[in-house]
Amino acid sequence: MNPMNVRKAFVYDKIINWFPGHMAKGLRLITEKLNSVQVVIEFEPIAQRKDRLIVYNKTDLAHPDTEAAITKAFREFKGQDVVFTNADQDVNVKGIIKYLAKKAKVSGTASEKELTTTVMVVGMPNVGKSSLINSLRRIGVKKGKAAPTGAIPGITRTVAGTIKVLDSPKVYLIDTPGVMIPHIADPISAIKVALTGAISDHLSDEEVIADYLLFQLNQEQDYGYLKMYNIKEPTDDIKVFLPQVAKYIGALKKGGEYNLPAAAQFLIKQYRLGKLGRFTLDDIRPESLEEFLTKETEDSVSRRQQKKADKIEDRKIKRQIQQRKWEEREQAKL
Ligand SMILES: Nc1nc2c(ncn2[C@@H]2O[C@H](COP(=O)(O)OP(=O)(O)OP(=O)(O)O)[C@@H](O)[C@H]2O)c(=O)[nH]1
Repeated sequence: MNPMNVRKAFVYDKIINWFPGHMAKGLRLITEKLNSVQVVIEFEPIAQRKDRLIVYNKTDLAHPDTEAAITKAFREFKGQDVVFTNADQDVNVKGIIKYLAKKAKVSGTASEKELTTTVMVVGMPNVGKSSLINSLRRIGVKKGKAAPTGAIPGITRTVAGTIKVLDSPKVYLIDTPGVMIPHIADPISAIKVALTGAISDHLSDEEVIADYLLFQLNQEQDYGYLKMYNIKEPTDDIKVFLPQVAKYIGALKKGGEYNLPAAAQFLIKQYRLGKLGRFTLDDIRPESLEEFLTKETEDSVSRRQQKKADKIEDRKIKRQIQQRKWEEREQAKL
């Protein structure tokens, strides 16, 4: 097996083993709080039962075709609109405030004689949940960053554990931005997740991630990196590419050898800042989006069916226990 593939498989193992423990707490919080909120803002489809608003943030970093492709697919297969935001620049955040205000009027709960709606924001680490919350506050209540819990009582946090994002009607975000476990089906999905910054970089193998990034750059035939890093010709070989980047940024080890992990880290950072161009790692061809969105519906249906089957089974067991108890009592009477 190619040594890079062995490393890819290793990254996958590390990530797969790391995620459950780290995400379990976040997921527990989501599940516990889900019943007490009216709206969920999701950075990726996750919660099925609530009113949800799906937000694709960091739209400035995505391939320019992404917005139209995803909008079309969601309308067609889900009958639902999605919002594309740049939370750092408050792009399209007003639309979310409007949506939440409308929800508060329709499905808000009465509190302090006013309609109130509570919202939860869920998504993978680093997708921009905190940035979106801060942006919602900037737009909704003209306030800056949400202060740490309890720091500014009264004005910013009129309800403990919540962050106010709109005054009238009242809209609160619950103060537990939830993290979620993405579906990591294979090594490449794991590497994509790592490339977006959802996993601490030290956990993944930076050179493997950089290898995948180089593949993406070449796939898009985006050879801007040649000029950027003073490289003569395109290459698919990370072992050829990284030393040239290391040379360009002057990353050397003590003995004068090129520091390849540092070059890989530099590249990944450049990618996340959008300096290498706009990329969408997932497949956004219509047929792939159809498969993804219809699978989500099927999964949710099969989860609902499973729950129903579990309930029926529970009832059956309870009836059997009651029957046995009754029989024992009747037996005892004889
Ligand atoms: N280019 C770009 N960067 C963004 C955008 N939104 C957030 N960021 C940046 O992405 C990084 C992560 O944002 P956070 O808001 O901390 O992400 P998070 O989802 O709260 O992360 P966790 O707390 O780890 O779960 C920060 O450096 C933000 O400045 C965006 O729309 N575009």
